[in-house]
Amino acid sequence: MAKGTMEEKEEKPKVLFDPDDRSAVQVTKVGVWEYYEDISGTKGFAPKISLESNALTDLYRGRFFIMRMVYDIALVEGGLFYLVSFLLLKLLSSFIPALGLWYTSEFLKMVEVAMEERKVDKDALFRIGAGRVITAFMQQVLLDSVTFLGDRFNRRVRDGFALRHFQLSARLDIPTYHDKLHQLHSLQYGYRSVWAVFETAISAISTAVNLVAHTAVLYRVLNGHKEMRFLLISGFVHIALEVITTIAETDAQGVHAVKCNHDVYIHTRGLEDMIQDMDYRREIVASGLGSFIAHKYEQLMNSLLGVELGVNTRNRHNMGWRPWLLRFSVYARNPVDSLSQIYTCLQVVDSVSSAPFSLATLQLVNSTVSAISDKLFSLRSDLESVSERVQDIREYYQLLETPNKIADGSIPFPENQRDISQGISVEFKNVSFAYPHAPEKKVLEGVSFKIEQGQLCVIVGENGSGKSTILTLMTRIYDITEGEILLNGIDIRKLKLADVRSAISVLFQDYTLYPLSIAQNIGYGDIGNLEDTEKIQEAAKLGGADEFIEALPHKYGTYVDTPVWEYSTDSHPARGSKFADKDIDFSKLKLNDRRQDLSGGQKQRIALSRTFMRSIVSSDSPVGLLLFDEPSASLDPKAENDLFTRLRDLRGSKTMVFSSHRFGKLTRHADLILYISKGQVAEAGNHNQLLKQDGEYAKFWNLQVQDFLL
Ligand SMILES: Nc1ncnc2c1ncn2[C@@H]1O[C@H](COP(=O)(O)OP(=O)(O)OP(=O)(O)O)[C@@H](O)[C@H]1O
Repeated sequence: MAKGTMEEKEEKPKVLFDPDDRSAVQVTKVGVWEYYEDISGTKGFAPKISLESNALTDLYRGRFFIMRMVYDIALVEGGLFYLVSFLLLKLLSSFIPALGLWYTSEFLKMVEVAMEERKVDKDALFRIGAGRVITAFMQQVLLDSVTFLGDRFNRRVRDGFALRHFQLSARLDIPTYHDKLHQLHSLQYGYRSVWAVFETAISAISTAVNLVAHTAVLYRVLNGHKEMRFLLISGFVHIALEVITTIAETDAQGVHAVKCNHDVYIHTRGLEDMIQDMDYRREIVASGLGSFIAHKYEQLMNSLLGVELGVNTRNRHNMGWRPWLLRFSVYARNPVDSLSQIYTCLQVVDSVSSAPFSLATLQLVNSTVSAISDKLFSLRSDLESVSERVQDIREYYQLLETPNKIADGSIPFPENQRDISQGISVEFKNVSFAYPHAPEKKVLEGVSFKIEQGQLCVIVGENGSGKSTILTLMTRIYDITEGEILLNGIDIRKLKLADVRSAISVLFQDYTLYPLSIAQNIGYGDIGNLEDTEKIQEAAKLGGADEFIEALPHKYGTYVDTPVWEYSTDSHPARGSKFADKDIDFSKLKLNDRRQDLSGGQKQRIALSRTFMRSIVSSDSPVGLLLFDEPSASLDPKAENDLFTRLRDLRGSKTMVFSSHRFGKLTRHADLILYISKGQVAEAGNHNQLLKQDGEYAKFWNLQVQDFLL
């Protein structure tokens, strides 16, 4: 089924949308927005933002995605059972209203006969009465069953698709994730749309069945009543006019792009973000900006009073012939109705004997025509809403298949697992690199060096010289622009990514602690031993974290950042802490008490413990290369010295690479020191060699020694 999506994914050459070309692009300013619309009729533009006019085309184009969605829905836990039952119930319930209408007409006929002839066929009356009761009962039962089943089915579908979304987010590498971030966020709505699309599609099918059923009832009633043709035709003309009205009202041309250059509006949106987003709160509070922002916001909003702020791509512009059509259809509806009524009335009068049709038939025709009209409208709106949401589904599936930018290699690494304890050699051959989002800025240029197996290498240099980037590239988070990186002599791009990642342990300068407990934060360093408390405690000791963790009230169960927030009316500003006029003290509940703020140094020790957990605690650790980017930035000098000594002692013969400003005694033990300047290796050698060279490293070293002496 997935193959069907291929045609959708082919990239077409782009057509330039030139906003300055007034013959092709119309710009309309409404409120704070500028709407750009293609008026040249050029083929190949992206779909308009308003999709209503293309409902059927979009549905057709998205057919593979809808089919795939239904297929995937059937694959969720218990999905096939729910799918079949839901469909059957919906179809069944779509016949019932027409059946109800039929029974009603039969009943009216019977009443008419009873009034004229003063007698009644009791059996038939009972049959019809029972039929009416049963259909009404069935209708309610079916409605309840559809709701009951739908709720459960919806939950399964939502959970199934949420899981896929999670798996997708977990699978993507950094460059791809960065690129798709926006889509991934909106995709959350995409997978939520799955149920809505499915339900509306089923509802469209059942409406179509309902239409057929009503038409069948109409045919059955009118068979033999030629006199009523005019009434019928006028009914359908009425429907057609209503359809035209809606088309004229909603099928305005959509726009291709909207732009906002309104500085005041942008300012207000910025202030809203600043106030709502936790990230800005510290700065705002520290600079005492709160009340100023509130005042400013009020001022700006006042100046925007009455200005249209929302984006409205419907009923936009270029109405052209539409207003006229709209007026015509509105004006024409009533005369058409009246004419048909007059004509029908004349027919009754002209009729020599009795009226050519009964009042019951007349009533049935009227209600069936109006039911058909209603159904037509709901079918149209169902189709439109499915077609609108098909965009989400299409995007969802395209994103699910997004390949990672960092292509996997095929060679297992290391070829001999026992080699790993001897360390991994790393060689950069003429490596140049620019970050994918700033391709014009070369961060590394022509970098070459070799770290032999088991060596200790320290990378030093000024801020921004490229030290962290070198470490990052060793883990292949990004691919280099030029040159080669070899691990044990093999191009890193040819190696299996999962193997490379498990053979390397890295502690980033801007490490993050996960929103999990301290134990889990450390344990995730070695997922094979995630639950092993002893190993976690050992790692914490090596990372210098055990003492402060033990002193915390919840020890290893403490959260640095809780993923779940517990509430009381106290923390709900709208309600305050008063309940039934009493002040409530929630302190005994100890809400959010497992959360604890930690200092920068404490956090760094936890991150270090995670690294120890990963690379050193297990004797069978698959790690052969340890990378540390400024591991001691938040540690005091003693802790720093202890750490370096411990790391040197514990690494065995594994390769270890540090990037550091404050290298202390570390560089004296290094087999290789790389002095990086402006993305290039300026000096390379061991401590004594570089001191002899009396270059930048020597200057750096002497500065640090002086600092130490002073
Ligand atoms: N993700 C990124 N995207 C774009 N540019 C980046 C990114 N990370 C770093 N840079 C840029 O690359 C250059 C080198 O940065 P890098 O972090 O490697 O330097 P560094 O030597 O480790 O610096 P520091 O000593 O301050 O940690 C800098 O100019 C930086 O702005």
